[in-house]
Parts: sequence; structure tokens; C-alpha cells
Amino acid sequence: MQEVIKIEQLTKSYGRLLAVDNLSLSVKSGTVFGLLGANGAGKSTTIECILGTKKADGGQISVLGMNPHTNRKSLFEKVGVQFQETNYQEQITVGELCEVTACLYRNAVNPSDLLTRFGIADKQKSPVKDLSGGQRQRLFIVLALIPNPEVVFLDELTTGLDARARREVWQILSDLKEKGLTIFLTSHFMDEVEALCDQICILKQGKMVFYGTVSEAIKNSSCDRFEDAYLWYTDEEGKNSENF
Ligand SMILES: Nc1ncnc2c1ncn2[C@@H]1O[C@H](COP(=O)(O)OP(=O)(O)OP(=O)(O)O)[C@@H](O)[C@H]1O
Repeated sequence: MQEVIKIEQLTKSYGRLLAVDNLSLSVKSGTVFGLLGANGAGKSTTIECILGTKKADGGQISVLGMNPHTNRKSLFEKVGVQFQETNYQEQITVGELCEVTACLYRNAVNPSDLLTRFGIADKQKSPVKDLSGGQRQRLFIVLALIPNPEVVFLDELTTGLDARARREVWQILSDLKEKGLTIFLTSHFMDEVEALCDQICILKQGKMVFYGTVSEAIKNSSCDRFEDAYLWYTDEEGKNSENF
């Protein structure tokens, strides 16, 4: 299976704060990879370094065989990104924002189909600012998928979505994975991670404390449930991370 993302010894500091510490991981084509960790663990910083929007202090990053800094234009066409907040004109509607986004890409898919799949087709004429939190979150996933990307980055995937919408998003992503999409996500919901992720990496203060599958995470901990195992790996005393 082809390697879509490869990170070797990534390091990034902000002043004296080491936000990502010597992180290495790889993501295979057509799989879902979950980057987990408490608030401030270094997930967004890692994603921004992978995307080339932040410059790493050290290490190697390759996405679809390309360097995110030097091949930015080629990667732009093949990578989708879900933003938590986007700058857009005050009065822009959902339909207009989707159209503007689609214009940026050569292989863009029809936004109407995506809006229908994500249950917000009836909002096409609504200003984006009038959407509810969950509707906005779904719109941002739609925007990430408009380029028809080979790999998509979804940061805090379903934060703000109701229970049914979460299940629907999981199903859509599973279908897209079956069609070959590679998905790199962050999430604070362990049921979501269990439902979607083939491989996970747990970060604690910028350092990897677990890398493998969900079942391996449970097996290598002293817990029976994944959420308990996750908390065990990320505990504050540091007593469980000595093996990594
Ligand atoms: N631009 C910045 N300048 C200084 N410190 C920063 C900056 N961006 C992030 N940090 C710090 O780096 C650390 C990692 O932050 P990061 O946003 O990567 O964490 P995260 O795992 O994505 O957190 P969350 O789950 O809250 O989104 C945190 O301690 C944060 O305060």
C-alpha cells in the first residue's frame, strides 16, 4: 500500500515551548489516521507543518511523495483541509462560498451533491453567518471535499454536531475511504476514533506516547475500554509512557 503521508523526526517549537518533539509517523493510502491528544498536545501544529503552512524546525515531511513547501501548488490540487474558521465576506451564502471554492480547483466536484449528502442543501441561499454551529461544521467538511482530494485533513471532525449528524458524517467518510480517500483527522471523541481510525497516534506534550491500532492501544494498556486506555496514555504523571 502506498504511503501518502510520511513524517520523520518532526520538531517544532514556539520560543522555548517544544510543541512537537521528534515525531515520526506514516499514513497509508485509503486509510483513516487519527492524531489524538489533549488540548495543547501539538495536533494542530503537526497538521500545519504537514500542510506547509507552518515551517518545521527539523525533520522531513512528504505528502503524496512531495515536499509541502516546495511543491505547494501541486499539493493544493490534491489535498483537502477542513478549517475551523474561515475568513469570508460577511454576506456570502453557502452556495456562493461553495462555488468560489470550486473555482479554485481543476477537478472540483459538484458542491450541490456534497451539500445534499451532508444534509445542508436547503441552506444554499442562507448567509454562512446564519448557520448553526453544527451546520457550519458540516459546511467546512464539504469545503474540504470540494477539490475531490486524494487526502483530506479534518481537524476536530465532528465537534458541535448532534448525535445523528455525527453518525451520518462517519458513514460518508467510511464510503469515501472505500473509494480510496486517505483521511487524517483529529478528534476528542474516542467513540469516533474507534469507529473510523485504522491507525492512531497519541501525543502528550508534543511527544508520541502511542502509535498503532485502537485494539493495540487497549491491549498495551491496563484498561478494557479505549477511552480509558486513551486517558491512561495521556495521564499527567507520565508513568505510562516510559515504553515509548
Ligand atoms: N502561534 C503560537 N505561538 C505560541 N505558542 C503556540 C502557537 N500555536 C500553538 N502554540 C502552543 O503550542 C502547543 C501546541 O498547540 P496546538 O494548537 O498544536 O495543540 P492542539 O493539540 O492542536 O490543541 P487543541 O486540541 O486545543 O486544538 C500549545 O501549548 C499551544 O499553546
